[in-house]
Amino acid sequence: MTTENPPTALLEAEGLTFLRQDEPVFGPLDFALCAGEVLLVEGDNGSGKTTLMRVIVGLLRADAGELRLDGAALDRELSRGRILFLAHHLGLKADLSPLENLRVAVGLYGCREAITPEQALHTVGLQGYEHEPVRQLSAGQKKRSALARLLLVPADIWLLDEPFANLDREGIALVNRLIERHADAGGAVMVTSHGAVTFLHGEPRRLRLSA
Ligand SMILES: Nc1ncnc2c1ncn2[C@@H]1O[C@H](COP(=O)(O)OP(=O)(O)OP(=O)(O)O)[C@@H](O)[C@H]1O
Repeated sequence: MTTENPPTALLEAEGLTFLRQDEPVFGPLDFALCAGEVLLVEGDNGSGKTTLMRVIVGLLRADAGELRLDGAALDRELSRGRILFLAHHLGLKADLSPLENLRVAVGLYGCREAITPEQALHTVGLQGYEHEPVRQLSAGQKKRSALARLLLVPADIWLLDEPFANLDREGIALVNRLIERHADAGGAVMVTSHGAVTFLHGEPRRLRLSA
């Protein structure tokens, strides 16, 4: 008889609840995110998708419940180098170029092997814009500049808040490729989107938040 081990959850939530003025924004929520998985977080405007990601990365504190990383209680120290959050606000310094922004990110969070900031910018289609101040880039180019961090900074769990916003068709395809490659390499992705998400390997799992 062969026994298959169940997939190990990288990230788990149990009874996770967040309140504002004593009213639940979300929860209690239970979910698990395993290596190789993509979890699509769905819900109407204001249903708490961004709030959930901010709680996971420790920018907000949950009112109840638990978050675990590899089975241990999650804190900011533990999430360092493991969880990468691409927020709706991209966290780019407007006066710096895409290349300078990436160098700052690498200085803070480290760099994957066998890739340079220049190569990452090329992959996201920003060749020729490496040295432009970010403030002079279009909205889609800014988004691409932030996406380049995914290629460079080491992390096995990606939290992507509206990664398709402002991107053209080719940019949307690029994000889908990055997500798929990351999952195929054993990473895990939690993604919010109001738009179409198309993965070559079928439907992602879904977590629905209700407003
Ligand atoms: N800084 C804040 N102060 C007070 N309330 C907030 C704050 N940020 C968000 N909220 C409220 O929390 C709720 C959840 O917001 P959140 O941004 O998580 O929703 P969302 O699902 O990401 O929405 P969208 O689809 O519009 O991006 C909303 O009712 C929102 O008004």
